[in-house]
Formats: sequence, C-alpha cells, structure tokens
Amino acid sequence: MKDVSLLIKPASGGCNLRCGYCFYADEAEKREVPSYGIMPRETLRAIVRRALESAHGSCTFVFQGGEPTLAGLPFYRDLIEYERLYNRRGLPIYHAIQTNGILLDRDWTGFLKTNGFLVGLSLDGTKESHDRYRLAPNGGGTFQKVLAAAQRLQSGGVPFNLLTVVTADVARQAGKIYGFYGRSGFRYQQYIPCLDPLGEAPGGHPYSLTPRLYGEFLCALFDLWLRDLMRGEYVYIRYFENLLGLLAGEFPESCGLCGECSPQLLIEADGGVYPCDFYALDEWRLGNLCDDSFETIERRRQESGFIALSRRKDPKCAACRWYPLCRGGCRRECEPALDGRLGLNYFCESYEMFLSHALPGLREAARIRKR
Ligand SMILES: C[S@@+](CC[C@H](N)C(=O)[O-])C[C@H]1O[C@@H](n2cnc3c(N)ncnc32)[C@H](O)[C@@H]1O
Ligand code: SF4
Ligand code: SF4
Ligand code: SF4
Repeated sequence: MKDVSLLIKPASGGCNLRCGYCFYADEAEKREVPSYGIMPRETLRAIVRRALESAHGSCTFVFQGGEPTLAGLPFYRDLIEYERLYNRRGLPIYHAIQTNGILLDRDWTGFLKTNGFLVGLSLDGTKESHDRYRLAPNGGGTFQKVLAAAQRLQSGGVPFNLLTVVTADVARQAGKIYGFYGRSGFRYQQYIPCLDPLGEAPGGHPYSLTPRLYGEFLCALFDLWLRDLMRGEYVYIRYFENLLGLLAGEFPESCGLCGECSPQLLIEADGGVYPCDFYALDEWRLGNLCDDSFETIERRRQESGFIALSRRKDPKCAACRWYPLCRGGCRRECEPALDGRLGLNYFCESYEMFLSHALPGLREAARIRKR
C-alpha cells in the first residue's frame, strides 16, 4: 500500500457523554458486541507495526470514538513509542484526534502540540444549541467545558477544527452561530448534517434535520462566509472549500463528494476492520488487523460489494445538472439501499436549493481566492 490511513477507535463506542443523536451509539447498539472496551496495547502495537511495515508513502492515524481520550494519555504515549520502534524507513506519520473536549487539560494539549496532532473538537454552536443534545451522563450541559477546552487549545497553539452537527436547532441559527465562532476566533469549521438512526424513517426526533432546513442553513451560512471573504476575512468551511476545489477540477478531499465511497479503514478496539465509520456493523466486518494483511482486507472489501453499491445511484442523479458538484452525496444519506441500488439522497432538495443559490457566489469566491 502506498499511503496508509487508519481511523482508530481506542475506546470503542465508550463515551463520557450522552449526546442525544450519537450515530455511533446507535451503530454499537445494533452489533452483537456493542463495546470492544479499551484497545489493548498489544493490539495497538500490532496495528502500528502493520501500518508502518506495509506503507510505501505516509501513515496517518486518526483517533475517534466513542470518546478517544478515554483511552488515557499513556495509551498515546505508547503509540509514539511504537511508532519510534517500527518506523524503520522514516516514513512521514500524521496524527489527528476527534474529541468532545471534556478531558482536554494542559497535559493533553501539551502532548497534542508536541506530537503535531490535528484536533477536531465537537461544538454545536452557542450554549443554547449545544446544551440541547450534547449532555453529560447526569443530563447537564457541556458547553462551558468544551469552550474552556477550545480556549486551552488556542492558548497552547494546537491547531483545531470545530465540528458542528447541524441539528434542526443549529439549522435555524446560522447567523448567530457563525457570528459567535467568528468573535471567538474559531476560523476552521466543519458542519455535518445530523443523521437519524439507521433503519428509521427520517424526521422522527426533535434533533432531526429536514431537507428544507438544511438547504436554508447552507444558503445562509454561505452568504455570511462570502461576505467575509469579499472583505478579505477568510474562514475555512470544509464543504465550501471542497466545492471550490471541484470547480477548479481538483479531486475532493471530502468522501461524500467523490461520487463513490472511498476505501476507508475503520479499526475497532479489538483490531476489527470496517469500511466506514457509518457502517461499523457486524454484517460489514472485513477482518482484524492483528491477523489479516491489508491485501486480505482489500479483497474482502471488494467481495462485500461495499464500494460497488455506492456507484449505483438513484436515476435522478444521472440526469441532474448539479451532479458535478454534488455527486449524489454520502451513501449514508441514501439509505435505505433497496434491490442493489441506493435510494435518492435524503438531502437532495437541500443540495439543489443550495447549489442553485451558491453557484454564482462560488465562482466569485474562486476569482477572489486566485488574486
Ligand atoms: C461519533 S463522534 C466521536 C468523537 C467524539 N466523541 C466527539 O464527539 O467529537 C464524531 C463526530 O460525529 C458527530 N455526530 C454524532 N452523531 C451524529 C449524527 N447523528 N449525525 C451527524 N454527526 C454526528 C459528533 O458530533 C462528532 O463531531
Ligand atoms: S461525545 Fe461523541 S461519541 Fe460521545 S455521545 Fe457525543 S457524539 Fe457520541
Ligand atoms: S458512507 Fe459516506 S462517509 Fe462512508 S465511505 Fe461512503 S461516502 Fe464516505
Ligand atoms: S442534487 Fe439530488 S439528484 Fe442532483 S446529484 Fe445531488 S442527490 Fe442527485
């Protein structure tokens, strides 16, 4: 393999929060073994060794969960030690961690800084929208703690992206949230449409995002972002950045814009491998990185038809004028797949509404960025 990139769950689905919408808690509940516990050191060692001995380019280790900080700082110190042991060819190694921020004290931020971790921090907008669903086990809100973690990252000089789940509440407050992030110096932002649990008809929860609300949210956010760009203030918003790349003929970095699922490797705490964070389910288990080579896992991925299915889109996409910028979106938004074909993306209406609103502005943004 050229570059190896692994999404690792060191604490499985274990978490110190109880966010009402958590898709991973939903997936874990649907498995025979909901939690694989904390990853044993021997498993971590085997994974790091296999990755570093198989790669011919770089190695990227992304830690996620559940809550990956629950594995504890010594786990990550051992990771660095295993990398030192097995990186005999001096390959470049990159690190990232996606966290709810609750445990991020000065020891953590110091470690993340020293070892060049890129951090994703989950914050759902203002206190009002964040504290609606991102709750501690006792039911209390977590906004103040996450804000303190963000400030600690800022003062420690650790680069971080905010990840904001676009719930129905968040969608109604684009201006308030974007303004708050701007005043707080949070210039790297990613917004993820809130997904309803697998196998349920969408729209059944107070957090459920409707296609119309999501379309309106994207339009409002885009106008604010473009206004800032025209004033010379640049804010990174991952989706808009990917659209600019697509317009310039580049390959998108965001998986849902590639036109098909990319070959991801999600590693559970027992070393088990799955094709995507959204499909860490028993029926999609591809093997175990402690025992199986990357070639074996790749062969099983092909046999499973996971990527092939993502190419069989709803017929509406083939005739759609927005396909070059939408590409049918993420497969998880096209469930249920029936008769060997994906359904129409649940947010199709949002993408049509947004792309027809934003195309002239995107072209203008591309011109401004070229100057
Ligand atoms: C499953 S969490 C794991 C990492 C860590 N516990 C955290 O919250 O950042 C990864 C990301 O998925 C987001 N997320 C959780 N449930 C979601 C849902 N139903 N739809 C979209 N994103 C969701 C979280 O807010 C977080 O940004
Ligand atoms: S903190 Fe992350 S893993 Fe934990 S419940 Fe919330 S979204 Fe899920
Ligand atoms: S389901 Fe979505 S995120 Fe997962 S591999 Fe497919 S396009 Fe990517
Ligand atoms: S806008 Fe709708 S029809 Fe067009 S490519 Fe996207 S999902 Fe398909």
